[in-house]
Amino acid sequence: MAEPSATEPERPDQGSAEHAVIATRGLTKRYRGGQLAVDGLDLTVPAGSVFGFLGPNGSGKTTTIRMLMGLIEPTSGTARVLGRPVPSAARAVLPQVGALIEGPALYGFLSGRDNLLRYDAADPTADPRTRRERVAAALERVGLAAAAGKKAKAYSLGMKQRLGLAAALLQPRRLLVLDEPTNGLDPQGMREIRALVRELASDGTTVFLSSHLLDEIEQVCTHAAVMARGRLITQGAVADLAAGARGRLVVTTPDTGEAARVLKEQGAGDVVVAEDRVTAEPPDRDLADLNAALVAAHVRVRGFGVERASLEDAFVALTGEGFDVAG
Ligand SMILES: Nc1ncnc2c1ncn2[C@@H]1O[C@H](COP(=O)(O)OP(=O)(O)OP(=O)(O)O)[C@@H](O)[C@H]1O
Repeated sequence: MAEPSATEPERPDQGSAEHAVIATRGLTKRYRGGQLAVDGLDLTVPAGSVFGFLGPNGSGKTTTIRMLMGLIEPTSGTARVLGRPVPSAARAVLPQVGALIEGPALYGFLSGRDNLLRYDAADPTADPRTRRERVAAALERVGLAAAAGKKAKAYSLGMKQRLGLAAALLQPRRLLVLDEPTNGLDPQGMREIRALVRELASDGTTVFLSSHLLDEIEQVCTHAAVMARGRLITQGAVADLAAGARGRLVVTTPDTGEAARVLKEQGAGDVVVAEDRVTAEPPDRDLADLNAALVAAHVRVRGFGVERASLEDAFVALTGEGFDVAG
């Protein structure tokens, strides 16, 4: 593993990627079988963000993470992690990165604590003198202090996932990379992991997490990138991505038929009536005029407003397809 790489000189990134914790340019992976898993990816993960890497199953998330962690070579393009090229500088970079990829590898017959002691002992950059202390602190951090002496095989899936996170936290990290950290967990386990991720991010650690769950990204992440079929669809602040999709106008009324007629007359598109609600694409004009038109037509309005667009609306608007994935 030569470093610095001859093809990728050591220099700070340019422009908006200057403070990026992860920056890829044209990153591409074609597997030997010919499958193009990642296609020309330009990803910019700002420092301090909780960055959601979102896409349906098979969209290339794990392949990207494996390239970022130096586990597989890209076919073409470049990737920088913490300002250094990977895979060429992976050995220098990775000690500053905590990773939880494809579930933690645990020894079921060892206790949670002993698993972490063993894991830390295998890390040549870890100081053996502080090992016990660091293991205890990591267990405390993920809420496993009380269960530390239990054999790992007796842990629930959520506890195993938390132990994996504890392993990623044995040393101070500038970046945490978590591949589908809530996959397979029940709703309570999901909530616990999400709360933990928020807490980890609150001390300034950048967190990069992949997920196929839109609402998870909306709940936890400040920024997101959306993948579909190996290509980047969009990236940016979650609030901006959702704002890019226009919310729907919602009128609640007992007079739905008349309301629908007035809304169409006023230029609203895609008018849909469901029970006592009429929803529509808002027309490009002052909504106060629309409300006045409804009232003038004697429509009894119980509620009138624009529903906030979700990331799902944004995805559908961007790709023209539903975010339909197997849970
Ligand atoms: N080792 C491999 N050899 C050949 N093709 C692969 C390999 N790994 C993944 N692929 C293919 O590459 C594409 C992207 O897979 P990848 O696992 O990166 O997607 P993903 O978004 O992480 O999905 P998932 O959440 O299901 O893991 C898929 O079509 C997959 O079948």
